[in-house]
Amino acid sequence: MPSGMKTRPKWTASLGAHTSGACPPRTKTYRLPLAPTSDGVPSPLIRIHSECFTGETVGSMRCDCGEQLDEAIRLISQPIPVTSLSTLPGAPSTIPGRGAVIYLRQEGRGIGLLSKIRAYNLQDLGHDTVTANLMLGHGADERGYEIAAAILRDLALDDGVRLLTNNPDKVEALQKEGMTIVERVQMVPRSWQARNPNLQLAGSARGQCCDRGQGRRGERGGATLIGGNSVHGEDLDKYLRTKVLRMGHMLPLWMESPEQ
Ligand SMILES: Nc1nc2c(ncn2[C@@H]2O[C@H](COP(=O)(O)OP(=O)(O)OP(=O)(O)O)[C@@H](O)[C@H]2O)c(=O)[nH]1
Repeated sequence: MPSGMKTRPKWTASLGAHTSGACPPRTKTYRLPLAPTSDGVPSPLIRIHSECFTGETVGSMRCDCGEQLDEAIRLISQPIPVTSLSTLPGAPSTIPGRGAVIYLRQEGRGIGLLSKIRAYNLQDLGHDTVTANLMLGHGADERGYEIAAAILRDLALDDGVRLLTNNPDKVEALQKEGMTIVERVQMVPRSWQARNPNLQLAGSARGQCCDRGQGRRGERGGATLIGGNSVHGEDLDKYLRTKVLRMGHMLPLWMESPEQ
């Protein structure tokens, strides 16, 4: 149920912050002030993001969580070209980006920060991110998406969204909750984009302006400590590889190809 709505000074991506808790039954729906839908306007772009203190706040190079949050905010705020608007002389050819980041307090894929740090110790001994969780008596991923679905319903965003994710479980869980996902938009890690420019950039699939005009080493603005930069290194590659090979994440493992 919506417990509060704060308006903020104009910021890159947000017209408002909406706080929610899991206290059904919901009594009212807060409709996000999105640009009106018209012909050719893509469905809202949604990122459902789980908390990662290490990746977002202290700039860890072990995972891509920080850059994913920044990238999601950037993509959602990109202006959308709308050809149907530009028939009149002087009419704008774009509308503001439309979408939302739903931030879930599910640190460490739901096992909490302390257990995640213990899992990192096991990863330092050579275990991958899945095995480390299992060795600690946890599931590989203990998250749920009921609250995310409730928030999307509260925001009247359950009826056709584009979801920014590589995670098939997230897609499936939201569909089970009754969400209509019209498109999955993949998020290619920035370091992979930099090393293989042929990989499709996130958000470039349809209806989204994708500025490739970043600075050196893929730098862009951002809200997290990673913000203007990309995560890179052996730890990250191992982590992403495990996500693809053991968790079914839908990312091309380009470095596996013989030409690379
Ligand atoms: N247990 C554990 N959790 C991790 C590790 N690295 C990152 N995380 C957590 O993994 C979660 C990442 O969640 P999301 O950003 O929603 O991403 P995802 O489910 O991997 O899938 P995408 O939507 O494709 O990004 C966060 O809660 C992080 O804290 C790790 O090595 N071990």
